[in-house]
Amino acid sequence: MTNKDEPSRHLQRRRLRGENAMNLGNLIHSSLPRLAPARSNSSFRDNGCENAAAIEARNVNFSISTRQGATVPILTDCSLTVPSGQLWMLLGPNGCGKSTLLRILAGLLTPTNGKVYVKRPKNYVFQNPDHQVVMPTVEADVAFGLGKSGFTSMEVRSKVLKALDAVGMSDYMQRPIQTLSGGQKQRVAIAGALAEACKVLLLDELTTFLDESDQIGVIRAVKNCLEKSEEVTALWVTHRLEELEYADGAIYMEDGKVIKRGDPMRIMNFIRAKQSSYSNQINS
Ligand SMILES: Nc1ncnc2c1ncn2[C@@H]1O[C@H](COP(=O)(O)OP(=O)(O)OP(=O)(O)O)[C@@H](O)[C@H]1O
Repeated sequence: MTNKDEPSRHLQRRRLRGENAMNLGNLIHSSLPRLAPARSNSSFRDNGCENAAAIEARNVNFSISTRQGATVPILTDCSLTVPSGQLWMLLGPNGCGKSTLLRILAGLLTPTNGKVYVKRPKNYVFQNPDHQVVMPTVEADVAFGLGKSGFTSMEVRSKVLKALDAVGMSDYMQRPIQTLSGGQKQRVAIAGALAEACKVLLLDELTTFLDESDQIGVIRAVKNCLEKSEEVTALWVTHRLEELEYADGAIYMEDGKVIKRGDPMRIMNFIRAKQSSYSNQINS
């Protein structure tokens, strides 16, 4: 894979966000309203055999070179599989390499070695809602990526409406972008990806800057997209443990490595056990 690896038109207008600080203590759990449950755990297959994989990484390594000429490993032998049509979450403490891995899957970074497969079209949605939307109205923004596609204006409008419907924003078609909340902007960005027939959504900590109602709106939008089209797959980077309730599978990273992957509740319990042992160490 190379850096020329097709960032979609939608992706080209996204700007890279700044890094933010988090640690294991930021892997928080609070209660969220319940949505339709994630697909049952029985449908989960760790090897992705049940559904064809939409995302696959095998022994991915990524290093950077310092000005002094030293090589610093960021990712070590990371492997994962996300079956088609499922929502998986990627968690781990600050700086463990989640965003780097997601950017490699998006084609924004080239792995030092290892293999990556991601079904196309794929789309990367950034953390900061204000980096997602660039056009003056919701309709224009969702239609942005369809500009050179040769569709008639009726076809573009119909695709925009369908995509906005999938994220629960069809009533906002004429709204000026600056009047939207952060979560609504995220949903418009996801609609833009869907309008371009995106098959894989790579979602980088979308709910970090959002309050609880916006947070639930974005999760609901992603779940709805997957329910409406079995062809859409999502990988969601988060540090909010409660969001695991809505996942079909989860991946937990530490220190540049994938430590665990599989059933989301098992991963949640694993992280909670780690947090509790961490607090015990601090309090002892
Ligand atoms: N261009 C770079 N130069 C130097 N170090 C980098 C670069 N990109 C990433 N890193 C380092 O790689 C590690 C992984 O970063 P990454 O942003 O992928 O972690 P993360 O798990 O997404 O963190 P967070 O949860 O805080 O967003 C960090 O230690 C980070 O400082």
